[in-house]
Amino acid sequence: MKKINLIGSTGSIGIQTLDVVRSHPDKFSILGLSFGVNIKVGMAQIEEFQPEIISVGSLEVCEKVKQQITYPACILYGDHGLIEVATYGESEVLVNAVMGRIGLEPTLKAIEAGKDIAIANKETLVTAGHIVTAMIEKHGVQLIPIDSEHSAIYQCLHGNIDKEVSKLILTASGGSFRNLTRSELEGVTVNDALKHPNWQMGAKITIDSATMMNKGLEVIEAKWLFNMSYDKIDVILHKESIIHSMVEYIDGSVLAHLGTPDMRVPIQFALSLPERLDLKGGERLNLWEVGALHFEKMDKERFRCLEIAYQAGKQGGSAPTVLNAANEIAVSLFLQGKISFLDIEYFVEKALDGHTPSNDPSLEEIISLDDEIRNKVLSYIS
Ligand SMILES: NC(=O)C1=CN([C@@H]2O[C@H](COP(=O)(O)OP(=O)(O)OC[C@H]3O[C@@H](n4cnc5c(N)ncnc54)[C@H](OP(=O)(O)O)[C@@H]3O)[C@@H](O)[C@H]2O)C=CC1
Ligand SMILES: CC(=O)[C@@H](O)[C@H](O)COP(=O)(O)O
Ligand SMILES: [Mn+2]
Repeated sequence: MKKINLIGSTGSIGIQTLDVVRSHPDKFSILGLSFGVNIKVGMAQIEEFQPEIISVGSLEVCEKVKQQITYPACILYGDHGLIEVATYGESEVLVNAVMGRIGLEPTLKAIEAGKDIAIANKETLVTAGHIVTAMIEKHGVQLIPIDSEHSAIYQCLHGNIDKEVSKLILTASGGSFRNLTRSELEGVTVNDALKHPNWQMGAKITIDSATMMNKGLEVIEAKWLFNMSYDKIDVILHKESIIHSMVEYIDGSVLAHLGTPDMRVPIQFALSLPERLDLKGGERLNLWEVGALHFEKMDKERFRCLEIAYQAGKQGGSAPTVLNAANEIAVSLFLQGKISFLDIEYFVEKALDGHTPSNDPSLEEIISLDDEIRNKVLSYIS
């Protein structure tokens, strides 16, 4: 029985993680659980999975959980509670399914506590990939991708990157506005941006997908997960999201991972590996029904955020921290209707232009820079 600590349980990845746990009660159990404010979904999860430790986003939500819970458990809140859940007890693995930089410290503490990390939360790797990977090495635990592209690559690599790999090829759907020109992007709405063609995901990643920043973040995520240089990480447009990513080897062979767009597959793989388990209730890929798969060269002028992310990644040091913090705030402002869609990339670029990257930033420097950039981007609209 693998015991799991899960942070971000009420989100898209969190709910699907619990689906996987529910469908294999003989294989997995939930020891620690954390969510932000969604008390309705969170309470149902608590009662069903009965975790020993729970943490929520605020004191107010914490009080409500204490009133409603029907069994004895440790109930905490805030940043401290999130870390307590991430590091708790005899669990073997932390599933990091929170959105954003908030996932960084719990991940580092869980690594220190000897947990393997199944990571969906790409912002953690973008903002501090050098620190996370150094800690993983130091503590001898595993870092297993959940993000569909990275799980695909991991599976094509059989867990090992070696000198025979010549290229990683990430696929991108193109997002909600893939058929629009840049000038047509000017009047787009939040509602339209939230309509991803292939995946049901949380709001922030759906907007990232529409700006193509998601793929930019994923390029940086791939660099850290697979220790690959940026010139060996490519992105290709593939509108069906059936090929989740590919690995090219030096002899020209290309291995691809295919499947229906269902995040339970990479989540379950990350939790069960090296074993593969039956996916209960999952639709099987029927290529005869799909008919044709399409590919296009990526246009980095049209999808400017991808180019911005490549540049920040190549600059390295503190630049990806700035990229991520600026993007998190810009997307949140867009979702609140305070800025336009194209302002997202404009704000991110402006934050990067005004920053002189420092090499090898420490955790303290990253946290302080992250705060500084968030405030700076907020000041662009005041
Ligand atoms: N969704 C997907 O298919 C994919 C997602 N990812 C990545 O996975 C991560 C999660 O994405 P997704 O599931 O879509 O995001 P969601 O927005 O759906 O979920 C975010 C989760 O984080 C929780 N959360 C927010 N603040 C806190 C807090 N202070 N303490 C504890 N929990 C908190 C939320 O709780 P609450 O809602 O209760 O406030 C929610 O459970 C992102 O990094 C994303 O890029 C990667 C690949 C695919
Ligand atoms: C499911 C998943 O991994 C997302 O990151 C997905 O890839 C988003 O789709 P695009 O970024 O390709 O539009
Ligand atoms: Mn992805």
